[in-house]
Amino acid sequence: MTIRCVSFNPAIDQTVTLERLVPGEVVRALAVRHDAGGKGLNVASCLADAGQTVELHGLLGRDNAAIFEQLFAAKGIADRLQRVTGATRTNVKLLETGGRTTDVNLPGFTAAAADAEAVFDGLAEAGAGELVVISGSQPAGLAADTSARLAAALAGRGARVVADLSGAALDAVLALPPGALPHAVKPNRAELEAWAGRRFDERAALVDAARALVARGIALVVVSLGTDGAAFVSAEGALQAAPPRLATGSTVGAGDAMVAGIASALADGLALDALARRATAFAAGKLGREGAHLPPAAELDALAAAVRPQPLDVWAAAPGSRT
Ligand SMILES: O=P(O)(O)OC[C@H]1O[C@](O)(CO)[C@@H](O)[C@@H]1O
Repeated sequence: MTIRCVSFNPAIDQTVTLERLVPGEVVRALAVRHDAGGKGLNVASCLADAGQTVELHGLLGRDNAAIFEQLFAAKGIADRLQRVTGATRTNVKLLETGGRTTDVNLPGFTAAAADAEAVFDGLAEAGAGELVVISGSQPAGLAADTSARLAAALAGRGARVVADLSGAALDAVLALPPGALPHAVKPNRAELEAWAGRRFDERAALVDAARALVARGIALVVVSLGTDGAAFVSAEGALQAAPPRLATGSTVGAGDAMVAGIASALADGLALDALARRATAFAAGKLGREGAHLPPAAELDALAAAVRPQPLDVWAAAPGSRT
């Protein structure tokens, strides 16, 4: 099966490594690197590493497309991105040697409604049962509900949408009527709190919010929890799983790797426990790697075998209620 990924707002991730970030002072960087990035692109990149046939849809600025095109050629990702006038944004990741990352995401090209329509048209062939992953922010110029409208159109044709959105785009997709909702969503805790309009001071509150979304008609709700891994909730059950070991280095793109693991597991029809293992293994496999790349299959399989999912209610009842 071909998995289609959508990235309305890709990015060149400029990772600047420095000893310590001191606001207001001159800081000399130790290293700098540039990676083609952005959420939908990172998902496609990880899926390609895992051997999946993948197409990338969305938008790309004409002025600095080369770094992206090199990645697509190297990984065999089918490039279905609409070219738009201007440059794709650069997102600065300030990575301190202690492991902390500060993200400064810059604006890039401005898109027109017609650009989004061209993306919709490019996805017209995605039909019943097919998987489409819609991730990341939208560029200036697009209506806040663009991703939600695309998700609804795809769901209307029976495609399974996996949505990793935040802010107004997440609000719009979660406000869709039951038949138009995505098959799966993967907010992180802060994104789910922003949508709910309150902090989840107790783990149980987060679990209730995830279960409520499943009750509304989303088949799979995954809430990423940083070092606590993620909560996986579906009609089949509710689990929490964390990486077997935590690597140091940039965490940028670990959530995207998890989304790739979810999509890959859905493509293979895995049950919830195996899906949680694979998604967690993909995220753990990406950690410690520069850019959105996964280790070889044998390492991913070993990581998945070492993941120990536990009932979500056990995690929710454990002390240290806020992760
Ligand atoms: O689309 P957003 O939400 O601005 O996020 C983009 C950033 O997120 C990442 O995809 C990591 O999740 C980076 O590669 C990119 O810079």
